[in-house]
Amino acid sequence: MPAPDYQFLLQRSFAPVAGAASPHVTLTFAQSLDGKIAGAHGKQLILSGAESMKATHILRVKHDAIMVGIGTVLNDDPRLTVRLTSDDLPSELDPNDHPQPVILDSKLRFPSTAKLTLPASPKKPWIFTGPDHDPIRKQELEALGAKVLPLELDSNGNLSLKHLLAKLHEFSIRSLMVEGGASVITSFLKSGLVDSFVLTVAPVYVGKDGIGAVNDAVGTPKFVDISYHTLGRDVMMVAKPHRV
Ligand SMILES: NC(=O)C1=CN([C@@H]2O[C@H](COP(=O)(O)OP(=O)(O)OC[C@H]3O[C@@H](n4cnc5c(N)ncnc54)[C@H](O)[C@@H]3O)[C@@H](O)[C@H]2O)C=CC1
Ligand SMILES: Nc1nc(O)c(N)c(N[C@@H]2O[C@H](COP(=O)(O)O)[C@@H](O)[C@H]2O)n1
Repeated sequence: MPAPDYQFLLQRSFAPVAGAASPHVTLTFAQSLDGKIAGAHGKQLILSGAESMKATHILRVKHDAIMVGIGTVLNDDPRLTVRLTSDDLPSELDPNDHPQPVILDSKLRFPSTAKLTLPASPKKPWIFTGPDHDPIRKQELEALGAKVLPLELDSNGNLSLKHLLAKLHEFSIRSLMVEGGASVITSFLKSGLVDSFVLTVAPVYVGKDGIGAVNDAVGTPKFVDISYHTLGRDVMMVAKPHRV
């Protein structure tokens, strides 16, 4: 099998349009052939093969920030770092340039033992939370190096993605990679705030008890500028949601 060519990602721009007051948003995740992103009861699955996982890490190095929901932190305890070497990247990209981790955590359920707040974590997380969070918990998490940032709620009682993006822009974040999980993927697909969509499809079936990528009707998203890339045994779809 020929070695994959990653130019389709390395050369892609994830910069916002000129004058935008919000970062470029890339929604990306890995799913099975039956549309699942995790196993029964949310069991973390390594769906991506080595080649598409490398593509995910190229995306991480090309974005200023990386975001997951608190469900993913509690379930997967992710590091959200770049694990590449300089041999994997052109000279203008630095494998030590880790994205800023951002967490959506309405009720401050973020655990003190999370890898993201360990000394080995290169950047401590920014945790966005709701207006009625526990101020003592906020102090505890800030003592671990996290930044805790209150945010308004939307009409569904979730953290407002529009305000989140405006806040991140204020903090000089110009590109945001959203990795999941299911609730966050669904919210972003419904929001119309996604600029780039990057989906890894792995040739496996998880079965009916797995967690679907999308957990609520999102209408029929339409995509434009679609391309497909074979990465080992996986296929990566790169597209832009069509904005009407
Ligand atoms: N295969 C893949 O690429 C990935 C798989 N996963 C899987 O996803 C699962 C976790 O998914 P979920 O439980 O759905 O948790 P999640 O990671 O989507 O977090 C959801 C939580 O985020 C908070 N939140 C605040 N504002 C929100 C908003 N506007 N929209 C949505 N959520 C908001 C809420 O407290 C909500 O309960 C795990 O099983 C994990 O393994 C997670 C990331 C990537
Ligand atoms: N691209 C991709 N492929 C998979 O098969 C996955 N399970 C994920 N999961 C995401 O990566 C996070 C783990 O990141 P670290 O390796 O700990 O840095 C996990 O929480 C999901 O967001 N992604």
